[in-house]
Amino acid sequence: MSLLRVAVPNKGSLSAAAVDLLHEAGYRVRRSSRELSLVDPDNGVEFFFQRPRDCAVYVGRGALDVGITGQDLLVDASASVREVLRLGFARSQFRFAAAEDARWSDVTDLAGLRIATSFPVLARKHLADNGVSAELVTLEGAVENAVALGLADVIADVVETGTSLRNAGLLAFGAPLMDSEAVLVVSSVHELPPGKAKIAEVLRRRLQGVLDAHKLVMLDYDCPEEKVSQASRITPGQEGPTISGLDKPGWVAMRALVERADVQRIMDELTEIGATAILATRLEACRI
Ligand SMILES: Nc1ncnc2c1ncn2[C@@H]1O[C@H](COP(=O)(O)OP(=O)(O)OP(=O)(O)O)[C@@H](O)[C@H]1O
Ligand SMILES: O=P(O)(O)OC[C@H]1O[C@H](OP(=O)(O)OP(=O)(O)O)[C@H](O)[C@@H]1O
Ligand SMILES: [Mg+2]
Repeated sequence: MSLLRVAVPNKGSLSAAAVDLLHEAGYRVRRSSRELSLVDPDNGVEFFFQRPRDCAVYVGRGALDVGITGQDLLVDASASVREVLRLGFARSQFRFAAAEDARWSDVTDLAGLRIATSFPVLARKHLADNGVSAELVTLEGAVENAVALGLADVIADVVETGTSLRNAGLLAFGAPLMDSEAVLVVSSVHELPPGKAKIAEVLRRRLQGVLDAHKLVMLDYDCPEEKVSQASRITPGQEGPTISGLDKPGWVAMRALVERADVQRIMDELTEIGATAILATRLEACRI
């Protein structure tokens, strides 16, 4: 059966998180950054390591079957893909920004101005949607310098913390052009044959399982029998907590999955109703 061909970012903000996620999901990882492709026959896949922007191009044109890249890069590549999973990293917004004392506050103020960006298609589309005609200056990166250097009046760029903008004396304005995060996408140029579609679904499910495992912890605790219904309300788990016997009259052992973000509050509440030996354990992976 033919291998599923997967685009993986080889550099930049997306790369390390994408590779870690695939590794945690049980896929082979490359030993050196000079390896540009890697066959993982046990899992039916072949990975191709491409620049994040190029992942969108390869999958968007059907040369690779599935890939990991950013939503903003997909829009900029006008990629024909179907998003199958949001991956929760490389979260950013795409925004206009200008000098702190600039008078522009909305996309409709930008007619006739020079806008520097490394996402020209995304920027052009947003301007066109708003009926604005402006001059785009396309750059590879470090776009924030373009205003101080007199190359452009405004930039349109990726913003995460805003540190790069502040350091360059710029201020974002107007509504974000888009929110973006890393995603797993399947090419919609050709329909995948059934064998590859199955391997792609296993990949999606495994990545989902790792993401779910990151969000959850397993809580084990001992609970007085008369407090079981209160404890079940605090830790309802997926289908109700597991309750098992303890070699201590009047007590049971309880076990349930809880959200990692809530685990400290939940442990406090369990302690208050008299639970003891409360243990929180991280999950490696799961299917929920
Ligand atoms: N500082 C950041 N924080 C979060 N996400 C980011 C950040 N910078 C870039 N991204 C996201 O990472 C993806 C790749 O961005 P970009 O095209 O800038 O590549 P890169 O990782 O900077 O590599 P390079 O610019 O060297 O090609 C995009 O989806 C973008 O939204
Ligand atoms: O809001 P911040 O937290 O500062 O993050 C946003 C910055 O990060 C990215 O730059 P990157 O480091 O990828 O360099 P590049 O501009 O050369 O792509 C992006 O292009 C912004 O410049
Ligand atoms: Mg970058």
